Amino acid sequence: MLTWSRNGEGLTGWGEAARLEVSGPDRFAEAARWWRELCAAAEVADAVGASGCGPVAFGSFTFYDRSPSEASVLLVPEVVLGLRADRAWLTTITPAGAAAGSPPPPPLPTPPPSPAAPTGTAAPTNTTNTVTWAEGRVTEQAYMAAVARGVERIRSGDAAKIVLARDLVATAEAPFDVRRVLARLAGRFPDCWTFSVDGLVGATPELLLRRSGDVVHSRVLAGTAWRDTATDDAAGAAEAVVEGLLHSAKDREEHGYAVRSVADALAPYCAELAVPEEPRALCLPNVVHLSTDLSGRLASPSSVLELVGAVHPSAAVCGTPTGSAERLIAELEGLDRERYSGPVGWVDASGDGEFGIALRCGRISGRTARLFAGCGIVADSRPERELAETAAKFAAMRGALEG
Ligand SMILES: C=C(O[C@H]1C=CC=C(C(=O)O)[C@@H]1O)C(=O)O
Repeated sequence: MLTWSRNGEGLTGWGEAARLEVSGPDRFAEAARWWRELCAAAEVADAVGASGCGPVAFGSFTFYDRSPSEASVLLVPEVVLGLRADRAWLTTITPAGAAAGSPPPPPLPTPPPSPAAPTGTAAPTNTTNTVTWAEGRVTEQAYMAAVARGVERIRSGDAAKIVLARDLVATAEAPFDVRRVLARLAGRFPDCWTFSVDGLVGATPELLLRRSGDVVHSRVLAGTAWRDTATDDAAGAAEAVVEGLLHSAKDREEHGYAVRSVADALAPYCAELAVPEEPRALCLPNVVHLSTDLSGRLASPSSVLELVGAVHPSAAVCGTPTGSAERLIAELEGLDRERYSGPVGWVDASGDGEFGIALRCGRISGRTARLFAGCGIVADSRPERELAETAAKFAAMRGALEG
């Protein structure tokens, strides 16, 4: 099942009418070309005529140009259900070469329940699935050692910021039911974009880019705090966490690099670009982030796929300067990031679409899931603190997998 939704609105797709697998530095441009040609050859009857209506492709791109185990994918479903405000629409897409209406679309399951209706009838009611957890390719010790080395390299001037991640592996008694995992994420994280594309499932708080006509938006996050329930005792602790974050020089530095990277990448495409000077706090159930919403008007039409290719990798997941940070991550992290921290979302035939950064997510395959989480590292970062931050970020997916 393919999904991109937030607060009960979004797109859900089933079946596979077409699929592109692509890798390399030109993967976004190749995906944009493939999608443009496919749409140009399609016969479209679109009675609704809004963003996300008509042919739609779901995309999930690797962080690096290439991943040893995963390609970037663009998937065109056979059936798409769209929900926005007071509108709902259903699109059917017949694969090229097949007679219209054949093969028949798959029986339509209940879409992932929105927070308003958290128990979908299609998902089994038995939620018990015992999950055991193991360290991934990057152990806790290895992660702290990588952060310590990253701090040394930053202090010696090799970069200003790098983002280092680690992984965690879940094994369950029975296969994970992706619909249930999505329903839990959507219910618990209404401010996040819940997604499922080719086995990558999560709820990201970070919108890399939305294009709607000539208007673009981006929600940039970097800088994180969380409530340590073991030591923080009373009410007021949550407010103190927010205040502490808003005044933390280290977090504001991390955040500033991320905002600048997106603003600099978007500026050449925009006739107008508004970049707020001060971040605000985005409070989620498990963490609080510094958050800045950018908005702009495009100077000329570019597909969301091309724009996403220009903005990725932002300093929220890579670092500053981009090239040095990417090399340092490859040297220090010891992880194949696969599609974690890459763009994930959808594009329609007009080039409108929404792509988030694949965060707070995991690669689900049968009874196993590999979860990823990372942190921005600057000169003042401390390894134990960053390890604790990854644990706070993992909590979203851990909880959704456990029930
Ligand atoms: C890289 C991740 O988060 C990014 C987004 C928000 C806050 C971040 C931070 O404070 O380090 C990261 O830049 C992740 O969740 O794996």
